[in-house]
Amino acid sequence: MLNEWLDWTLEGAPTSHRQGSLSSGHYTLLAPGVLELTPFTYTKNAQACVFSAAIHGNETAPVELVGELLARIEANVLTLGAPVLVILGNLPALRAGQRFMTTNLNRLFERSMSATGHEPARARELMAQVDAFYARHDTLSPLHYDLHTAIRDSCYPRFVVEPYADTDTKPHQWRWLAAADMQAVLHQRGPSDTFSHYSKHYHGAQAFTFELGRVAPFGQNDLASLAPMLELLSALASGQAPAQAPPEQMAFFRVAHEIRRQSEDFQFYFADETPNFTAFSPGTLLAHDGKQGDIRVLEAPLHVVFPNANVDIGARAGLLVTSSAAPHNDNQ
Ligand SMILES: O=C(O)CCC(=O)N[C@@H](CCC(=O)O)C(=O)O
Ligand SMILES: [Zn+2]
Repeated sequence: MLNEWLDWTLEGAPTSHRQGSLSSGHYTLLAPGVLELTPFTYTKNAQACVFSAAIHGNETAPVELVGELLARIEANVLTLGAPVLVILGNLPALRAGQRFMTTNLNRLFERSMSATGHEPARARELMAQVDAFYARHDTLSPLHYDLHTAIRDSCYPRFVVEPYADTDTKPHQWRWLAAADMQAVLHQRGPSDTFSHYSKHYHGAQAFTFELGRVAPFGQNDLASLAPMLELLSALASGQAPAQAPPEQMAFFRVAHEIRRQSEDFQFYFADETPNFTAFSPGTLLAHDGKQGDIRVLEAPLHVVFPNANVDIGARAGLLVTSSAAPHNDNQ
């Protein structure tokens, strides 16, 4: 049934089974693309886990990864030990194989957002589902892993973005991420209206945006490289302690500048295929914007992440990031 849920959701087929049993718990379909798994027995390590995928509709590897997790639970290879909210974000875009239909869903997760249309309505629905899920499990620590793939190659193919918020990331998260074979961490230095930022800002969740390789169609993803990530999701769903590895094996970066597109006349001067985290030396001319003029690297080398000239005016067109120290590793 759980695997069929993915197929039905992709096909847009109506489902009559809104609830059902699993060997180690039960499932409830709360809304299109929103599935809650509830264990019969909560372990002492159980956290309230939100795993979201397809917030961008052409990012299929996370959907396949979540499919593997559901298949393990359904086959009783994995015993559910924690509540899990599985979300497939932008369903029309997923069916169309597009990043979004009208606007980028991952810029709309803000409670006072007043925009109208498909993506704003879906953002409101998903915020309400996350609020209700964390309220139902308010004795458990909230956690949200928002799973993506990137538009381009990367010097670090698997990395996480740590959203900015008052809540500190717990040191064990770095050890879990290292064991899940994440290669880099990027700290945001200001609030953003992404889904992971929403859960961290409004709920104090341990939350990250994961970039799990490069965008590819269904069936063409390198799931072998995501096997350690599947182990992390499996450990969390079963309420067991995840594997750990030294955080120092990951590269740490922080955002130095955010490039915003301010006019129609906007272009980058480096090749479209330039991988994420490519370094540019001081003085390099990176971009031109009709309003801001030339955008150059100033005094220190900077790495470019998520460059995208085709964003809405006013939106983020790329991040300029700088190397930073690994967080202090205590044993919490
Ligand atoms: O590859 C790209 O340019 C974009 C990949 C992507 O969708 N990234 C997320 C990052 C969200 C964050 O900053 O936490 C996004 O842009 O929404
Ligand atoms: Zn994405």
